[in-house]
Amino acid sequence: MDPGLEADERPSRSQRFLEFMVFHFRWVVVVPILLPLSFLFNVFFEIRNKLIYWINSAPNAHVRKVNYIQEQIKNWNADGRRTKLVNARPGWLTMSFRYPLYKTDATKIATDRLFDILELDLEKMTIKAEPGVTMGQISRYLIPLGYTLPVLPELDDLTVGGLINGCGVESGSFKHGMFQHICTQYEVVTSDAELLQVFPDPTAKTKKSKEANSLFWAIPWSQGTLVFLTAATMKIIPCKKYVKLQYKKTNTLEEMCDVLTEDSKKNSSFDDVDFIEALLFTKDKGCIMLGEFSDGPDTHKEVINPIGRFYKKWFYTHVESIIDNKIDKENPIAVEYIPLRDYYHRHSRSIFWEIRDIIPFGNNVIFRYLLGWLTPPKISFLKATTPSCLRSMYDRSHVLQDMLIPLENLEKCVELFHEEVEIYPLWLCPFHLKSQPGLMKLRDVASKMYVDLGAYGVTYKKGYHAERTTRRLEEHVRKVNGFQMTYADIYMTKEEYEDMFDLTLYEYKRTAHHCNDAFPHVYEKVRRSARR
Ligand SMILES: Cc1cc2nc3c(=O)[nH]c(=O)nc-3n(C[C@H](O)[C@H](O)[C@H](O)COP(=O)(O)OP(=O)(O)OC[C@H]3O[C@@H](n4cnc5c(N)ncnc54)[C@H](O)[C@@H]3O)c2cc1C
Ligand SMILES: NC(=O)C1=CN([C@@H]2O[C@H](COP(=O)(O)OP(=O)(O)OC[C@H]3O[C@@H](n4cnc5c(N)ncnc54)[C@H](OP(=O)(O)O)[C@@H]3O)[C@@H](O)[C@H]2O)C=CC1
Ligand SMILES: CC(C)=CCC[C@@H](C)[C@H]1CC[C@@]2(C)C3=C(CC[C@]12C)[C@@]1(C)CC[C@H](O)C(C)(C)[C@@H]1CC3
Repeated sequence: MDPGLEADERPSRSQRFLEFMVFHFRWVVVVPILLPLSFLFNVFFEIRNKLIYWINSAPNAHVRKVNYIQEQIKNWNADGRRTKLVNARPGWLTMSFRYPLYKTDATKIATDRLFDILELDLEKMTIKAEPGVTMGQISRYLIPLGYTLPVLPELDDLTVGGLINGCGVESGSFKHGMFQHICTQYEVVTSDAELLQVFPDPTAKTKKSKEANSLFWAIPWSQGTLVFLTAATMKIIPCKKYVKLQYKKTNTLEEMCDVLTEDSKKNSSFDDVDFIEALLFTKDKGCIMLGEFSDGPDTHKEVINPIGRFYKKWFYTHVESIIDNKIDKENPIAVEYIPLRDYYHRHSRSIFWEIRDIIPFGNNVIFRYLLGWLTPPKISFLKATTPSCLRSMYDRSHVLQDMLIPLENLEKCVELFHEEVEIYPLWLCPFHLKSQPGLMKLRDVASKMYVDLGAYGVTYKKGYHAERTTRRLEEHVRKVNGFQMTYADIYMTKEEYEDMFDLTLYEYKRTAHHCNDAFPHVYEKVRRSARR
């Protein structure tokens, strides 16, 4: 690892003053410029998608776009495979804080032109989409038809390709697993320019027949270092118009861990709960939310709350006000009916809780009624306009980490996060992990309930140091057989990374599909020093 990625010296007074001003007055650029631009971009893209859908041009265009990708790779082969291959998607568009450095001298393959939904198959109950299709696009297309993805991560701009080659979880994951687990087939192009369809074959018995499709298991988490994904087929399930959401308050960390464990395990095999997530507002004060698909309220007393409307409060502040004001000993559970799409994208408008630093008055009722309809700003536009002084401030004091750990270790891990970074709210999202071949293979059991512990925000903790603190967190996560999400800063050494992820199948497939001289190694893409 490169030493001194995050320098130890304190910034000068003038630098701190500049950072303070830019941090507190970022809204001066965001509100009058980025909000209208984001709004216009969204309207334009929505109209474009509707047109493509009406004229049904996506499947034909797909063939042309994949041919072009194969053509690019053939040329690169003919040229002697002299550079490494990466996706052309520019760094400012991706859902992470960092810009990739490994793309600078690499050959960029045009997977970024693939952003259309290709096919809905109601017999097989699947949807086929290009890798650049976003979660916002899928929910807008599927929900009005009465279907949804079993796992539909919250932020509108997350892409199918990123969630497969990286990873994805959300509140349906306690039942359906991660995003990779809802995929049934990948269409990929190899470094030899071959177009392959890869899928698991439950009937495969012989080594040869298993071998034919074992690439399927190696792709998730591989960060585009085995093949280029050109389409993915995902399972869909029927859905209803609303989510009946129950809010339960927890008063101690122990209670949170016990109830979350009980709820996740009890409900993972039953149909009456479809979503589980929890938020911790302090180490002890938390809220567990259990959701269920619903046709609407059963009684007049129950309320519909369209939390996605522009004038509504940011979701996490709404949750806190519910547990503070509506829950007591007599009413231990509060219930609301939320329109399904509003529920899925509940954290989009407030970018989880990151927006509070960017538009500090964004949750004020006057702002919401006047300009709320323009929010949220597009994350990619924010990223492209983040000045360097703000980036160095984020480097020193802003934590963006998701640690995936066995649910039984949650209490210890929250305590460690409290000691090391003390950022609230903390996001807790249980997910069911089946041991399958590949990078995320479990060592000790066939399946286990895990939980994603997400910390996003500024830390004021004395002694916080991005590299040293993260390394301590990473060490703990490795010890409990956990995984670190790869969009975040990873400070592990290669040996430590190999200890966390099972690279056996991955390395085998790299050799079998001639990847070693074609793609960077996955570690070369995820380590902190590979990103700016
Ligand atoms: C020197 C060396 C040689 C290797 N040779 C091979 C080899 O010849 N073939 C090979 O596949 N791996 C090979 N590997 C990879 C390695 O053996 C396994 O991928 C790794 O041990 C994972 O095993 P597993 O128990 O997770 O998979 P297992 O469940 O034992 O499965 C073995 C293989 O079949 C695939 N598989 C499992 N279930 C299905 C299914 N339903 N449909 C389709 N495929 C499925 C897996 O991806 C895996 O590749 C080799 C590794 C090394 C280091
Ligand atoms: N709820 C959740 O689960 C959330 C998840 N995230 C994280 O955000 C990331 C997704 O962001 P997004 O902007 O969509 O994706 P990115 O552009 O960040 O891509 C993520 C990785 O996937 C690779 N990749 C993307 N498309 C393809 C493709 N067609 N073929 C091969 N490889 C590909 C990229 O390769 P390359 O480096 O060459 O571009 C990159 O390494 C994931 O890593 C996810 O874990 C973030 C927020 C929430
Ligand atoms: C598993 C789950 C739910 C992960 C959620 C991760 C999000 C909270 C992350 C992903 C991308 C992310 C790091 C980002 C940012 C905040 C946290 C985000 C949204 C922001 C918007 C913070 C402000 C920054 O100036 C900048 C605009 C660069 C980034 C962009 C990416």
